[in-house]
Amino acid sequence: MSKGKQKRAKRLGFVGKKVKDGQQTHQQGGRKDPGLPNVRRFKEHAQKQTELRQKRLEEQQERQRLSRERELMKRRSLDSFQKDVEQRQKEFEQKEAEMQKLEKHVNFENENSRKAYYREFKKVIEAADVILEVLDARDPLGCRCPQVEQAVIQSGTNKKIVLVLNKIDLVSKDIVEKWIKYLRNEFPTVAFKASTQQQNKNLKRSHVPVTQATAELLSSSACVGADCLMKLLGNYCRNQDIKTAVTVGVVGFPNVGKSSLINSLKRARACNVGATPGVTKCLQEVHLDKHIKLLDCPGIVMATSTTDAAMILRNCVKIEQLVDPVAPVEAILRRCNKTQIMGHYGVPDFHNTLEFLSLLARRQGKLRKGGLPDCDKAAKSVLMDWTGGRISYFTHPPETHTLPTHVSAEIVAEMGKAFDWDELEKGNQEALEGLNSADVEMGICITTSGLTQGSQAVALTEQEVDGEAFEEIKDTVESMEGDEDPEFGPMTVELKTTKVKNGGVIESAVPKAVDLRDILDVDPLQQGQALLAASKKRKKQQKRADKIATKLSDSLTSAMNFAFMDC
Ligand SMILES: Nc1nc2c(ncn2[C@@H]2O[C@H](COP(=O)(O)OP(=O)(O)OP(=O)(O)O)[C@@H](O)[C@H]2O)c(=O)[nH]1
Repeated sequence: MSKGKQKRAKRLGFVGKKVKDGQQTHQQGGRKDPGLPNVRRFKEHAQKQTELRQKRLEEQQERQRLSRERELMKRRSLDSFQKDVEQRQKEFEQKEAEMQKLEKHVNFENENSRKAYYREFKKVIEAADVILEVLDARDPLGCRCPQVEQAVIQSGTNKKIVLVLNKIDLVSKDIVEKWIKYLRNEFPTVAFKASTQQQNKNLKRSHVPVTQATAELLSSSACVGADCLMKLLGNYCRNQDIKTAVTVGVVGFPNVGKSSLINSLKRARACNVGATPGVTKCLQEVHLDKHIKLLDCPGIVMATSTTDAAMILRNCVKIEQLVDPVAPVEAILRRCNKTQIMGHYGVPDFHNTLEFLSLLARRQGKLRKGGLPDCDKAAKSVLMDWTGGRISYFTHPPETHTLPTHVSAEIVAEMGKAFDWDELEKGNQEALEGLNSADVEMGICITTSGLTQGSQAVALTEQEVDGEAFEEIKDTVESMEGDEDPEFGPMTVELKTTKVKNGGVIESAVPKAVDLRDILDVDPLQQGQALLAASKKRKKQQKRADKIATKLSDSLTSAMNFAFMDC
């Protein structure tokens, strides 16, 4: 390179190349190679370029959006605009109304948690392919949630509703059958009894179908009906040709047994369970297997016409947090026979609820400062008896079926297509066969309607109750005939005083501590509590026996010591 050229190359920063020992080296005007150019500067440059490109893209998208909107506005008529506004207004009003319904009940969970539960419920509805609406077999219509069904129906025909009639162990077989017959006019219905076992793993699941389950099996803590439900879900996957996973949302009123159902299917304590409402607070995912994902949802109450008292009697409210526990007790007294209530609680005759509660409070020693009876505490103890099953109840299905306003015949047909009804019918039949209707709990049964069950209930109690009292019950029932319970419909209330099983009479008002041997005879709802009390009682007995043994051995030792001393 000539000198002039070299100078020019140097000025321009040109790096000369020279091959040396097979390696490529860089030389500039005979000086050492300066290495790679400044990387940071290049990076900054590249970053600036990307940002610029991004900005240009966003600008372009915004321009496109605006032009689309302009185009839409050109095509939009006043009519469609009005329709759109009306639709938005309707949606807003519906949302507001739902929120107001949640706020209506002063006795319920605080407003924020109710709204939070509602949000969780919405999430479950959105995510689920199949919605299991869990109903308490004692009062299926009372704990049905039309808003849930409406929300599912509105989201298109892709989502399906299945009704699960849980707690079938708390009602007789014929009542379960009648309810299944009634409810399947709308949606597929599965009879179920969730496991009430206390352990964390290996929850017992009986493979005996519901119809073949004996009364003993139903009164045990094992789950019944899981096979039928699993078959139904499997069937859905096959019918819909679902190769991947199906999401199943479990929704319903508080305390109906949603979490217990999930635990029973999973056969482990995946979700928290409790006898008080509001145990589940947020959405929880439980994977049954690689094909089925279950979503547990907090219980929500969106009653439309029912009173606070009715919702309390349906165990939707925490008794301890009740602001006014007297009104629901009044509702209970209206449904029970006075003589039997007096006998059950050991109180003299009374004229109104407050008098009854003050008598009861005195009897139970629930007194305020200055010796005044604490009626609120007494009322809460009566409510605990109701929700705990010591005063049990069950409702009867209406004699004729009418579709609710939010469900049409087309929807019923469309929803039903995804399931194998024959298989479901068979599963339910099998599960119900063994439910022994002869093993009826004896007590004071009052049926508030002209249905035949009323007279059956009275006939059963005739042997137990003395003539005069029986006549009074009969009068009460007769006076109630044709007079449906306005909040529950036709309903039977039982005050459990005695229970006849295998010919023998067993005390049924749950004793504080039964023997471990007798746990199976205890009301299933009370079994967990009774088990605890029984094991406490056994420990106490063991302690007492140990104490006596120690005393005996001490006195023997001292007696022997005396004998030695005498020698
Ligand atoms: N006898 C009987 N008791 C049941 C059955 N299923 C659930 N239970 C009991 O009902 C109570 C409520 O059960 P949960 O599973 O906590 O009810 P939940 O619907 O999840 O309640 P929230 O979390 O309040 O919404 C518990 O004491 C259960 O042991 C059943 O089939 N039979």
